[in-house]
Amino acid sequence: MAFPKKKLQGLVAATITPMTENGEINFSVIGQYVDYLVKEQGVKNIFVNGTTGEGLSLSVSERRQVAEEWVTKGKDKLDQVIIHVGALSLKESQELAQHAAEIGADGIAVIAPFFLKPWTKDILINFLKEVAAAAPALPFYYYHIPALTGVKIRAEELLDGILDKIPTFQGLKFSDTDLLDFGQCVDQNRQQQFAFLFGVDEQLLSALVMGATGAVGSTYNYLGKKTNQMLEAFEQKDFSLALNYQFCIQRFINFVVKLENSKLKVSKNQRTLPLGTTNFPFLHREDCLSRRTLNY
Ligand SMILES: CC(=O)N[C@@H]([C@@H](O)[C@H](O)[C@H](O)CO)[C@@H](O)CC(=O)C(=O)O
Repeated sequence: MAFPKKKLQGLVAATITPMTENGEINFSVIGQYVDYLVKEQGVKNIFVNGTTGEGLSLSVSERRQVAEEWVTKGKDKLDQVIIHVGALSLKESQELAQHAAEIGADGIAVIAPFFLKPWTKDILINFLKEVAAAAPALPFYYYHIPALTGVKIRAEELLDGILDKIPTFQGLKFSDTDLLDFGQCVDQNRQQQFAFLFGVDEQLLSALVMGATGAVGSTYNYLGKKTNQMLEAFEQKDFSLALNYQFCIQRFINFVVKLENSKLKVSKNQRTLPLGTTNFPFLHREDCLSRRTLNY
């Protein structure tokens, strides 16, 4: 087995899938996007085809191409490229997992199937296990996002004994505000080297206190630098400074979530990265602000 490789930690940008105005994927900007993340935001890990990347609104063929382009363009520039391969169909998910391994991705992540839902932990674990087995040399992350999947099985419960079922399990991407569940995941798995990646950017500081080892989110595309400053202050135990950064980030997110999509405007900075319009169906407002054009 090629891993465990370097533990996934720090910030992971959930990438936006660039689109042309007519809804085709704009592969041509991905190289520029990689440079922008590394140089302007100090972010060297990415999470591709997730919620922000609208992975579940893309065809399997598009998902494969997007994954491939990010891996190719990120080579020798990014630390880790994690591909989200979750799908309603187990076979599609396995195909994407296998493909991620073939192209040299650094890990795969999977959400719970969300139409015909697993109603027990064992059913969910069995689904995840089958996907993980399709890429046995790749680190596997469970992507917990109950508000969107509707699958409310607690992550803490899921993690109990997970290595017996999924030996490639490396960590949890936790996109929920239940800090009891998150804290218990950390507390009950202290002897493991799991990555605990928090996914609610506006509450990251609370999750750091609870033991988060990193974070995956949409805002690290444009607030990566600021959030890295918060991580640094936290590391230095300057909690008051860290809180100031978190409040600053919250003010921005709070402002954006209050905006109506139709009124969104991008900032006046001169250098931009064109990302086009969103795919259908439409995503979150804060991501819409950032995706039209990443300004820096
Ligand atoms: C529901 C949702 O999209 N949550 C975002 C957050 O980054 C979110 O945009 C941020 O906290 C602002 O609310 C991430 O957890 C999603 C994510 O990591 C992904 O795109 O895969």
